[in-house]
Amino acid sequence: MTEHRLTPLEHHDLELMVAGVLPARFALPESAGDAPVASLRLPVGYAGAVVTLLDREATPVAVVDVERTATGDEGVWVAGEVTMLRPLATFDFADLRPADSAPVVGAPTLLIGDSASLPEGTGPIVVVDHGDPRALADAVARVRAAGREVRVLPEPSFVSVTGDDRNLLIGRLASAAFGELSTVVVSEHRKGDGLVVLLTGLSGSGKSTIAKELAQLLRRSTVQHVTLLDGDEVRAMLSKGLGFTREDRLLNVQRIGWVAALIAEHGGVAIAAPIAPYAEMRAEMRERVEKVGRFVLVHVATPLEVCEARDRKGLYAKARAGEIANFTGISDPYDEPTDADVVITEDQSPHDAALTILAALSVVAPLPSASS
Ligand SMILES: Nc1ncnc2c1ncn2[C@@H]1O[C@H](COP(=O)(O)OS(=O)(=O)O)[C@@H](OP(=O)(O)O)[C@H]1O
Ligand SMILES: Nc1ncnc2c1ncn2[C@@H]1O[C@H](COP(=O)(O)OP(=O)(O)O)[C@@H](O)[C@H]1O
Repeated sequence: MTEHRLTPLEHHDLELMVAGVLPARFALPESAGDAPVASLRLPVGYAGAVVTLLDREATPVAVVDVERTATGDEGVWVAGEVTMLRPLATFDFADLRPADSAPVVGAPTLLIGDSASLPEGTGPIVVVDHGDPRALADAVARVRAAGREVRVLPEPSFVSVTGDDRNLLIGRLASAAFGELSTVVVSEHRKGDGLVVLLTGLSGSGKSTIAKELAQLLRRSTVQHVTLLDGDEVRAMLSKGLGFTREDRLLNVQRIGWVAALIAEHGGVAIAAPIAPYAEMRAEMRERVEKVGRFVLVHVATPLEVCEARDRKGLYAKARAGEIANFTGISDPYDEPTDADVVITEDQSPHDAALTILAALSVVAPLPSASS
């Protein structure tokens, strides 16, 4: 028996099936035809006649009796009937969602994306749950504040459908759930207020000291939760066992980026201060974070001679003596950033450096202030 942990949008597919908005089966994408039918793609290697679907808490919620499969580069599509095993765990705004909401009066307007301004009129508005609870709560609050009726449509996964086709499908589901729509308004998906600050620089450049100062200043100036991903803690916990080869460093910084992006996705501020010596790993982190929030790269540009003169941990001396291999700046490369949002020079005290970063943030990534 094969088990599959549902993503938030796949969980929405089941919710739509329970509500009768989608048929209770998965179809292969190419044979789905015109009527909206959910598709399910599992990682390569999945096989078996029955797939058990697990929710976020790993509780089995449904089974798929697999009738057909199609294997592609990115995974295995499975088609078959879906049987629910138990009610799905409670969703946010349960009374506004297709299975349980009261019928709407009048033709609703569907809002895809999360535009700051509502469409004109007085009619009901259907907002889409994109899987981000905070964004959904904001969208519902905005509609209610305008005195309009609101309903929530869970966004289906429809992995293989993108762009206008996807919006068309979502529109059809909204009509099936809440009645014929009067309009569909599509706006850019607005990213949240989450932020990641990555301080990069040589060992001994001052990254950790400045990161701590910055965390303190930010905690006083924003209502957002501020998390400092301390370098030593990361190496002791998240990246325990990793060394300093190229592969290990890539994995280390990838893990930091993954955690930091999660924090940003949930509206928090993450500050991380690994050496992050390769341009490629910093670019990957920026790309990952910018899908969900803002990213600010700070180069702590203390020159090698200064770091080496500080040599608080005696590591440079050991690296020069050949006792430590692959030491950044000595026997391993440090790619000077060409895309830093802020550059800190060695003549700045840690406090001044933190103030410089704070000032830059107020321009490139303003945060909700503690007083507002
Ligand atoms: N070979 C080698 N090269 C560089 N640094 C080394 C090495 N071996 C151990 N150390 C110590 O580990 C700290 C750097 O770890 P990071 O996680 O920041 O590095 S990386 O981003 O994965 O490249 C770094 O700490 P900081 O001085 O705080 O930067 C060093 O003390
Ligand atoms: N702006 C600065 N001026 C002088 N010394 C500093 C400055 N920033 C950090 N230091 C000192 O340099 C040493 C290394 O700083 P640290 O923050 O641990 O660097 P990193 O995290 O980049 O390895 C510490 O002893 C720290 O007190």
